Amino acid sequence: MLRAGRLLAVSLSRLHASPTNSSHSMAYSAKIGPSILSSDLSCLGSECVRMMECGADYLHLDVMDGHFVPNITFGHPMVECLRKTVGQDPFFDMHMMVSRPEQWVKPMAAAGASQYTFHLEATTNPGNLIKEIRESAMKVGLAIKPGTTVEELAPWANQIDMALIMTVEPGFGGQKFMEDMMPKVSWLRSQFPSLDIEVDGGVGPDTIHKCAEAGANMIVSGSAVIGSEDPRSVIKMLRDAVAEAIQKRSLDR
Ligand SMILES: O=C(CO)[C@H](O)[C@H](O)COP(=O)(O)O
Repeated sequence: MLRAGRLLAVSLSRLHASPTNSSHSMAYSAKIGPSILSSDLSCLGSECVRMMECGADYLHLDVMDGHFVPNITFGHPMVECLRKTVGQDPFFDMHMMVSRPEQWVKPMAAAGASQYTFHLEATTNPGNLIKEIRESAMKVGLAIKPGTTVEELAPWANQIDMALIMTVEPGFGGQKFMEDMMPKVSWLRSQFPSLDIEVDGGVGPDTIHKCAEAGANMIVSGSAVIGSEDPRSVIKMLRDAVAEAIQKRSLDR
């Protein structure tokens, strides 16, 4: 009973927790989440700790099932181990590149996920899935692949915490950034001014300004951060670029 109470308290605290941030000028703020896909997967726990120590606002954890995408990574047992290693504080943004996202909601919540980001292309009933995720005390993220229009995501935007605009075909790290996805971000920002908008794929110091100007505020970066000799500086550079764009947008309003 005591354990059940503690689990509920932890779950509720995660529901209300957000990735840490430093800007309060708008409803949304700049947050950088390294994608650990590019790290040495045999040292995932220490890599997650290292990223948080380097100033990451949250951790973006890529779950791939070898079916929705042509690659396999890990599932909820690994997330449970990572949660024990990094402690309760870090925000785990689970990017569920899986064919049956309904199947993993409860296991991921029990393992310590903070946000469950599923793909619109992977479900026929987004509304029901959003409800299940909320009932499991996680935040809700909704992702679209490059071939999916932002208008298809829009009907759900008021029910979610975060929209993820993929800037590569999901499946692998280290791909080229698709700049032609930026109109999706700009349109979403214009329609949903306080929504968290995340970009993922090929984002680093060379491409961050496009994302920031378009209105993205949650930045996933894998190879550019993890492959860098100085991840702390890269994380700071990315966050500063986004914070500056947010400030500029608030002055222009
Ligand atoms: O979801 C992903 C791939 O499906 C990864 O998060 C993404 O590609 C990040 O890696 P990089 O920054 O190296 O492109």
